[in-house]
Amino acid sequence: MGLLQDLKERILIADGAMGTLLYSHGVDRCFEELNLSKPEDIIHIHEAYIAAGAEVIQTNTYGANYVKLARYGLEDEVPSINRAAVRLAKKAAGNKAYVLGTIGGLRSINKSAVSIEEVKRTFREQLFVLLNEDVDGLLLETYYDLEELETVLAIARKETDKPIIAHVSLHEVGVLQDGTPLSEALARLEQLGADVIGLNCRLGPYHMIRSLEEVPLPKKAFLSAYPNASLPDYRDGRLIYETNTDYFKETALAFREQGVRLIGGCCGTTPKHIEAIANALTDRTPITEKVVKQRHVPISIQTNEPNAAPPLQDIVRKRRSVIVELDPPKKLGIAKFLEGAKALKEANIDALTLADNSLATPRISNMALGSIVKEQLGIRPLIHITCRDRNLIGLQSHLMGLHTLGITDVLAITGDPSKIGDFPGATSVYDLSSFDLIRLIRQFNEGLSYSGKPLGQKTNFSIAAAFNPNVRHLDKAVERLEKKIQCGAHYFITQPLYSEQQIEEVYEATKHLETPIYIGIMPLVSARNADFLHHEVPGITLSDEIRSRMAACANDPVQSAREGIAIAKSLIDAAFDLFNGIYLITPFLRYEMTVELVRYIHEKEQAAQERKVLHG
Ligand SMILES: Cc1cc2nc3c(=O)[nH]c(=O)nc-3n(C[C@H](O)[C@H](O)[C@H](O)COP(=O)(O)OP(=O)(O)OC[C@H]3O[C@@H](n4cnc5c(N)ncnc54)[C@H](O)[C@@H]3O)c2cc1C
Ligand code: MET
Ligand SMILES: [Zn+2]
Repeated sequence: MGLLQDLKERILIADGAMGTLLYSHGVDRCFEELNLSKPEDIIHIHEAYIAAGAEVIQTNTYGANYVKLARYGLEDEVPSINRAAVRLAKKAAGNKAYVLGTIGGLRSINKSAVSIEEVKRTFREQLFVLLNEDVDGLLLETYYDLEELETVLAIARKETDKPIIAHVSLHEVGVLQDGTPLSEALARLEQLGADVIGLNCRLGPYHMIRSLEEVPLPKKAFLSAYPNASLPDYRDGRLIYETNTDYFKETALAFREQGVRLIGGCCGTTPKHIEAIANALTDRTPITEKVVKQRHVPISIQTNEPNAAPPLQDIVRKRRSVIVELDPPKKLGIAKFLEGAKALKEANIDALTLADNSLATPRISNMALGSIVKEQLGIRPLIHITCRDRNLIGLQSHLMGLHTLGITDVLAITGDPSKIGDFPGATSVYDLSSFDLIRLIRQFNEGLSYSGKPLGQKTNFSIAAAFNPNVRHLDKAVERLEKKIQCGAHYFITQPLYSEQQIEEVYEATKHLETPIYIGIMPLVSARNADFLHHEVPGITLSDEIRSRMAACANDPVQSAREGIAIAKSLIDAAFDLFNGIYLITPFLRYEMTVELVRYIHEKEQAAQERKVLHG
C-alpha cells in the first residue's frame, strides 16, 4: 500500500513540530545541522512521534536549503544534511510510517526577499537530494507566497511521481497574503498536480478550521492540516505555545468534519498533541460530503466624494502644476513651518509635500503636520512614506490613519537608510521595498489589506513614486520607473536636478512613458551648499559654471540666495516646455526662496498663455 492508497480509505495521522522540540539545542542554532552532529536526538524525536501514533513523519529538512544554511556558513552542506535527514527518518520509521521529505518556503511575507530564479535554484538542489534518497513523498510546507509554491510544485511534479503534499500558510482566516481565497489557491495547487493540499503553521486549530469551512472537498486530491499548537507567546526570546492536548482532541474531530484526511501539527505541537489527535480519531473513516460555507465578500463602500479635488496625476496631465516640499522641523515648534506653508499657499501651489524623516533624521511627524496644514490652512498635503521606519504593521496602520484624516496624496519610497542619519545604529526596517509599498497602497485602493483582508472601505490614494535620475545608468533608473508603474504608481517626482542638459536627457529617456513626472528643483543657498551637493551627494553633479557662480558670492549670504534663485530659474526655464510638473524643494525652511520660484513659474505660465492667445 502506498500513502495515497491509504488516504483513499482512511484518515492518517502525521507528526508534529520538529523545530519546537529542537529549541533546547539553542534558539540561534541551525536545527537541520543537528542531522549531522546529533543524529540520535533527531531519531529520538521521530520515534516519539511514531509512538504517539504518527503514521507519516517528515525529515528534519525544513530549512535545509542553500539560502537558509548560508546564514550559518553551511551552504555547502545541502547534500549531506538532507541525505542524513532521510536516513535518520527512515531508520526511525522502519515499516511503521511513511517518510516525507520536507522542503520549506523561502519567501515568507516578503515577496521581494528572494527572486523566483533563486527560489527555483535553491529548491532544485534540495529536491534532488531528497528524491535520490528515495523518500516516500514530499512535503512542501509553510508557503505564504502562492507564486513561490506554484513554482516549486510545478518543478517537483515534473521530477517525480511520488506523492506531493503542498501546504500554504495564512495570516488571516480564509485568504492568502495576496488576497487569493484559500479555496482558489488549493484548487490551483490541485491543478498543478499536488496529491494532498492543505495548510500548515501560523494559525492554530480554531482559525484553520474556520478557513477550511470555505474549502470544498477536492475532486481528486486529499485535504491536510498541520495546525500550530496555539497562538504563540513571546517569553525570554522564544516563542511559547500552549500545551492544550485536550483541546487538540476536540479539534481533531472538527478537522475530520472539514474533510481533512491527513492531520499533523506544526509549531508548538509535541508528541502529546499527536497522541491526542490519534486518540480522538478512533473512527478513521473520512467524510465524503460537505456543506461549504460561502465566503463573505463585503461590498466595498466607494469613498470618492463627488466633489473631491482631482488627483495630482490628472491635474498635471492637463496644466502646469507646482508642488513644493517644506520639511517638518527637526525641533519642536512649528511657527516658522506654518508661516512658510501659508506663504506657499498664497503663492498658489497645488500641494505641499512633507518628507518622512529625510536623510534618516527624526523630524516632527509629517502626518501630524500634514493634517494641521490641511485642516487649518486648507492646503493639500502630500505625505512621503518610507519603508525604513515602519514595519508591515506600522505601514498599514499609517495608511489607515492617513485615509481617516482625509489625506489622499502620498509618495511611496524606500527611504534613506538609517546608517546615513543622526541615529546610525537605528534599525532600517524595510519589510517592504518601494515596489511592495506601491502595490500595498494600490491594494488598499481596492479595499484590501496586505493579507487580502477586507478593509471595509476602499481608500482613494493617489500614488506618487520617486525617480532618481542622478545615477550612472539612466536607462536602469527608467526600468525602475516602468516597474513602479506596473506596481501601481500614478506619477513620479524626481530628485533635484542641477543642469539643463540633464533635464533634457531625462525628457528623452522618459518621453515614451505616459505617466507624468514632476521635475525636482532645489535652489542652492551658498557655495558650501553647492560644494556639498557636488562632492558628497552620490550622483549629483553641478556644472562648473553653477559652482563658480556660487563661489563668486561665497561671503555674501544675500547675494548667494539671489544667485541660487537665478540658477533655479534657468533650470525651470529648461524644464518648462518639456514637463508640466515642477517640484520645488525648500532648502532649510527658507520658504521665501520657493515662494519666489512659484511666482516665477506662474508668471511665466501666464505669459505663455497670453502669447498663445495672441498668436491664435
Ligand atoms: C522625490 C523624493 C522624495 C524623497 N523623500 C524622502 C523622504 O521623505 N525620506 C527619506 O528618507 N528619503 C527620501 N527620499 C530619498 C529616497 O528614499 C532615497 O533616494 C532612496 O535611496 C531611493 O528612493 P526610492 O524610493 O526611489 O528608491 P527605490 O527606487 O526603491 O530604490 C531603492 C534602492 O535601490 C537602489 N537603486 C535605485 N535606483 C537604482 C538604479 N538605477 N540602479 C541600481 N540600483 C538602484 C538604491 O540602492 C536605492 O536606495 C526621497 C527621494 C525622492 C526622489
Ligand atoms: N515542520 C517544520 C518544523 O516543525 C516547519 C515548521 S513551520 C516554521 O520545524
Ligand atoms: Zn510552523
